[in-house]
Amino acid sequence: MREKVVEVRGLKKSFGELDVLMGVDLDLYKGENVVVLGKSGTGKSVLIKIMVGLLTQDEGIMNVLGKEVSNLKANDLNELRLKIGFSFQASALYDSMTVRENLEFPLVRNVKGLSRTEKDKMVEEVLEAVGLSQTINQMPSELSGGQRKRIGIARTLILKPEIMLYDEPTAGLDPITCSDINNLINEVRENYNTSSIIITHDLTCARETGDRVAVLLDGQFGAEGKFEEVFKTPEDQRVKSFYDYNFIT
Ligand SMILES: Nc1ncnc2c1ncn2[C@@H]1O[C@H](COP(=O)(O)OP(=O)(O)OP(=O)(O)O)[C@@H](O)[C@H]1O
Repeated sequence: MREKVVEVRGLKKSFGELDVLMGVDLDLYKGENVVVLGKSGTGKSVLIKIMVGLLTQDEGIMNVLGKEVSNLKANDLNELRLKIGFSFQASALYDSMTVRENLEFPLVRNVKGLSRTEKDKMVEEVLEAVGLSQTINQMPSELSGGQRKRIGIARTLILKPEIMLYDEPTAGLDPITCSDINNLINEVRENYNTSSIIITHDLTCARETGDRVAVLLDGQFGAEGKFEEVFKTPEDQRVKSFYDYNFIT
């Protein structure tokens, strides 16, 4: 039987009067890429924030790698977070640090007792994985948007996460660079044996990277399945309009 790494059941979250998640169910299996699609403000980021314990649900289950996140004490939550690579929307590199220093940063913070040689080896390995070995001594300001995204992904990979969360990985990139990032997401899955949740509005990204896609509509997943199944003849008008209003290359 396939191993489940994330199980979400009946998840609800409101902010005051605003009901954002209203009974969300989702499974992520080992080695799988699941894409979460949805209009702006539908609660995609809230969902992954609950997954990493940055927010707590009002009701329901958020089980990650066999643990209910909302029950974890600070130490256990930190341990869980180390197994989750969270690639933020803005890739958030430190501008005053070189690429090497940016990549070393998670190691310095989280792994004790590594020698200089070990750190160098780990940095070189992730840089090679994202195809940017030559940038090791550059500053983030000298890199293109696509390169910065790749370095952001490398920085999450350095701790060898079991789960990758990609928040809008292709936002603000031209179509060719988007396609490179989509390929990288698939390569990361192959080479690092990760399971991934990819949050995006980008239907090309969803089609290229998703084993399954799930469309968040009015607080619940309104459609879920393989990309073609979900979008070929959508019964739900909201799914159809999401497709019609999003450009696909
Ligand atoms: N900490 C918070 N306090 C109050 N409201 C919040 C908080 N976090 C999110 N929200 C609200 O929840 C809703 C969903 O936000 P969220 O960031 O998850 O949307 P999203 O689907 O990720 O959108 P986008 O695609 O634009 O990133 C929004 O209306 C947002 O204002």
